[in-house]
Amino acid sequence: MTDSPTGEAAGYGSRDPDALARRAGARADPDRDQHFLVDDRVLDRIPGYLPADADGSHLLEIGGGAGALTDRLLAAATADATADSGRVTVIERDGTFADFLREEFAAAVDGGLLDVVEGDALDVDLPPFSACVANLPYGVSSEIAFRLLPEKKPLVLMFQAEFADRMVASAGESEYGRLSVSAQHYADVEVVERVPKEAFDPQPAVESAVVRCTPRDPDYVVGDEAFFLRFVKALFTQRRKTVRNAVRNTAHISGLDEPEAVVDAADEELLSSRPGKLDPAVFAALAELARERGSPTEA
Ligand SMILES: C[S@@+](CC[C@H](N)C(=O)[O-])C[C@H]1O[C@@H](n2cnc3c(N)ncnc32)[C@H](O)[C@@H]1O
Repeated sequence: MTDSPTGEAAGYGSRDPDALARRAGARADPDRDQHFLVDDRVLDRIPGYLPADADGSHLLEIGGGAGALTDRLLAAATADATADSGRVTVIERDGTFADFLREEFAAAVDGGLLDVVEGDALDVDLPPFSACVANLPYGVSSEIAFRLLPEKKPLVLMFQAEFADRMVASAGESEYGRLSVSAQHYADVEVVERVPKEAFDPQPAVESAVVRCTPRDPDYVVGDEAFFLRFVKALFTQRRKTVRNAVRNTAHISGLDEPEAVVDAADEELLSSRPGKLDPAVFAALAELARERGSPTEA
């Protein structure tokens, strides 16, 4: 593994994560959502999880840390020597690591290959990007994912395994819920690798998983996306109730002024089912009925 002062002479893609952390001169702090990937095999595989036809010309990384994944992304962005060079943008909240990334990858920064944005990924304007690959800070992974998903770009993201399982769950499974319907509204989502705690330093409390999100339009139509997502959120607060009672009991969340009109118009079989059993297309049809009959107020 490369452990040169800057590591840059060896090109990109083979920096030793431990050597990077040593050069950064600061320890990853779990209280700041810092769990650095230290398993080379996992690091090497992650960029390859982008869909085969993804445009990798401008990769976004959220949370660069000491740069082990940034190094692999720079390798991916420069792999095709015949194409115009790709680019990488990293958003990193911690100023110490943002400065270190600029130093460690100074040639890439100078060459216009790498841009390091110091800031909170929840606040900064998202730069233009063609795909995002990141080992997310778990404390805000849901918020970041739902900033990225509406952008409709390919995403390869590391999450806590339990969160990943909820994202990819299907109707009727115990993990199926608001998160599954909302994520699958924007993309095909799949767990492509489970990652043990030992792959990180410091180790997180739980197992992790890499999720690939391949954007696509849903196979149903919703007239008002914000209402659809609000309605899904509302009904899943009563996932074990019948749909009939869930629609009635959650009108204060979904914003329906007339939930009874929705119940009157809906199909009996659907009303006797449970929110956790409805697949996204059925949810969408019910949300459309609710929008037409239930007099929803603006959020
Ligand atoms: C799980 S670590 C990943 C570090 C590195 N990419 C790796 O895989 O080793 C998450 C990184 O996100 C940064 N971070 C935490 N919260 C953030 C936020 N709200 N916005 C941007 N970066 C954040 C942390 O400082 C840390 O460097």
